[in-house]
Amino acid sequence: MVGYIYLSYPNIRNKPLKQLKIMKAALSSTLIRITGYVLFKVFNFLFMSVTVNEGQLQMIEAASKRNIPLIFVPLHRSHVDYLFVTWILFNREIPAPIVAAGDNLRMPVFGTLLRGLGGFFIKRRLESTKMRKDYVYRAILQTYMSQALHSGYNLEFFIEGGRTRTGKPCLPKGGLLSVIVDAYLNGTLDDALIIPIAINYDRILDGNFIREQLGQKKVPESFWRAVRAIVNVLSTSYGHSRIDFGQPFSLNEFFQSSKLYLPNKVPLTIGRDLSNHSPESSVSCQVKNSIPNGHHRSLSNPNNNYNSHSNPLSSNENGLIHSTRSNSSLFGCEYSEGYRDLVSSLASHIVYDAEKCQAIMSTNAVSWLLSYLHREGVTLDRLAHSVQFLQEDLRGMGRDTGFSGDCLATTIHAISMLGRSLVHVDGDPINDDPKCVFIRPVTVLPNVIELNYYANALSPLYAVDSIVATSLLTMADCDLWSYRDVESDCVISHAKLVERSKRLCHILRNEFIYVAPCSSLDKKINQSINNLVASGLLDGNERGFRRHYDMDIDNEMDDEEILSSNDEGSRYTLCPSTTNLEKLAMVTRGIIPLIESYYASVLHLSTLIGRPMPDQEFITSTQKSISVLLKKGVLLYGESIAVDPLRNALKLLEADGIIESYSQDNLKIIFLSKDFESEETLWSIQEEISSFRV
Ligand SMILES: CCCCCCCCCCCCCCCC(=O)SCCNC(=O)CCNC(=O)[C@H](O)C(C)(C)COP(=O)(O)OP(=O)(O)OC[C@H]1O[C@@H](n2cnc3c(N)ncnc32)[C@H](O)[C@@H]1OP(=O)(O)O
Repeated sequence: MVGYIYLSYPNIRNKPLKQLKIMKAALSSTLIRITGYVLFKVFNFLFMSVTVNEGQLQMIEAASKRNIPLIFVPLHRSHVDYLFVTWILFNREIPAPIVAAGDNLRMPVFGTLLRGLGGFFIKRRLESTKMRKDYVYRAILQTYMSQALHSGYNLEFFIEGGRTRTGKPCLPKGGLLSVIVDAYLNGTLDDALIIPIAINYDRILDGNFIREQLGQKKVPESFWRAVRAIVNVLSTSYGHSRIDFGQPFSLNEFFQSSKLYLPNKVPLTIGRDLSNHSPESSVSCQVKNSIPNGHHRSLSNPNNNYNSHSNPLSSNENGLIHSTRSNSSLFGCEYSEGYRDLVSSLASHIVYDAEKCQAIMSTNAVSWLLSYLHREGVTLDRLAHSVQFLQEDLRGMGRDTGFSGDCLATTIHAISMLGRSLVHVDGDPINDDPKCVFIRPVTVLPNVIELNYYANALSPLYAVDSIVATSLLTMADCDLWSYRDVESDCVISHAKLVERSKRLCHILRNEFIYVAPCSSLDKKINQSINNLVASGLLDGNERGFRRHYDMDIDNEMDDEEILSSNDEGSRYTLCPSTTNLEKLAMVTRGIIPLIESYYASVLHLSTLIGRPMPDQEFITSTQKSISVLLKKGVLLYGESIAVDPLRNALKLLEADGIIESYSQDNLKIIFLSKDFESEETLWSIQEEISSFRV
């Protein structure tokens, strides 16, 4: 297959060719085979076990026989992720995918190696340097990917756009996915099977992200840094790891079954007058397929004709792809309004599904328990007991764990994996009586950020429960602990609890994907309330409240049933017992660090009055003020200083119109919107976030 590009401006013809050359993969089966052998030895040395569910593998094998390209979309924790995926697939003789790699990985030696193993390199930001869209690059990327899929290659990409720095999934990016949706909608791609993947580790090999979370500059990847990291890695044990493949779903089925609005594209004008455009954007680009040889499967389909009216890519009689693009959204194509929402929904769906199939490792469980249930420390036997309790709770939620068997042994293993920098141990866990060994989490900065990373694997599971519990606790005008094991006189209105929970869901919407896009958040909130009823914490009501203890959110109840079970007038009395209070406290504490970050951000907004500043400067100064507030005891959780939630808080404030922004010298300058440029108006925002502080 040849790669040549036709451009209307001959003097810039070479640039796209060069970009294509830089981008493309050069998949080599021999190289994969050799690397596979080396990796087998290395993984054997590094991990106590790498577990993949046989049933899931058979499912992927069956999927690969359907003659539809597979699109693997893993959540991204570590650089080992893509090694695992290709390694596993190759071992089962499933064609290795080409993998989208950020161009920061295009380093000497490694870059070439990755390319041979299927990596194709993409820019991590699509804007050109002058904050302008680079249409040529977008066209090349789109053509390359669509043609790869059209030719039957499997594809893999990391939809979060990078490794999670917090331990919980990042909100997805829509760029590469939009290329796929685009190819599907315009007929280039008949169908594809999307396979969400979650890979989890007792301990990640890539070190920790403390520097970045403290706002210190990211050290760029380099050959020598990578070599040092490898040596470091080879001298450590990383315990167990788990690879979980989610249920594949076809694009066809997604579009047909989803209640989402399927947009109609605005037909593109082929050969339109481009004279008003800059040379960069006025490119008609012919790219012959430059997909590497090998692993090729033909996907011929009689109906799969390029249509020059509705298709941004049209083929001429030589089989060349002809693309003429307007300068609007989605890599230059114009779409009706719902298009972005559609892609975003699909993206959320993938991340949601991947997170749901992620196995919880022992280190996740122990760090979660130490962070939110036993922060002051606990004996080893009680901690092991809590691990068992948590494991049962997870099973009840249909979640798998990367550990089983004796909880004491599991707990000791997790403690040793987390290491002394995260967990302080008084005594000898192996030889001493577990009742006499005292375990305490290290909650000082910066270590607590790393502990939080491991704990955060559980945050999405409990997100809605945490939000409902927080809303409930902050509505109760009594101290629940003082009412332990007696019925309190505190009455909570169902409608107000739902409303308040929804508000907090809105505030934290950049942190979690609460439900699959086709499900209802109201239902999930109601389910969480019903769980509180089931636990005995909420009791009865004054108007026809029906209990539904085992309500399954997706299947068993429809909206009407939920409304009838929890009608507007339902009210609950709080009946706190030691057990339900402990669980309530644990899930509530799971989001306190986030609420503290958001609270600190809104407190700091007053520094913007009459003084716009770069967002980065705002975040750094917020971090400084957080460390002061932590010292004063106003904030309690050191992990609230992490950069990610502070960035998300700014996103929320901008989306809600409280701050605005503009670009200047490649910096994003933020400033307060007119309506909020005073202490009084800011006070109301601070009040609201503060009202969720337990
Ligand atoms: C046996 C041996 C085994 C060995 C085996 C080894 C395997 C060896 C392989 C190596 C493999 C390494 C793998 C490393 C792992 C990484 O390097 S991860 C990092 C690289 N990967 C990614 O980032 C993938 C996910 N990212 C994306 O999809 C991002 O969108 C992009 C494409 C990078 C662009 O990001 P961005 O510039 O920040 O912009 P973004 O806001 O996303 O939007 C860009 C455009 O996308 C479109 N778009 C975005 N959202 C939407 C939407 N919702 N709807 C419609 N259009 C949308 C729009 O056109 C948008 O442009 P505008 O109209 O807004 O101007």
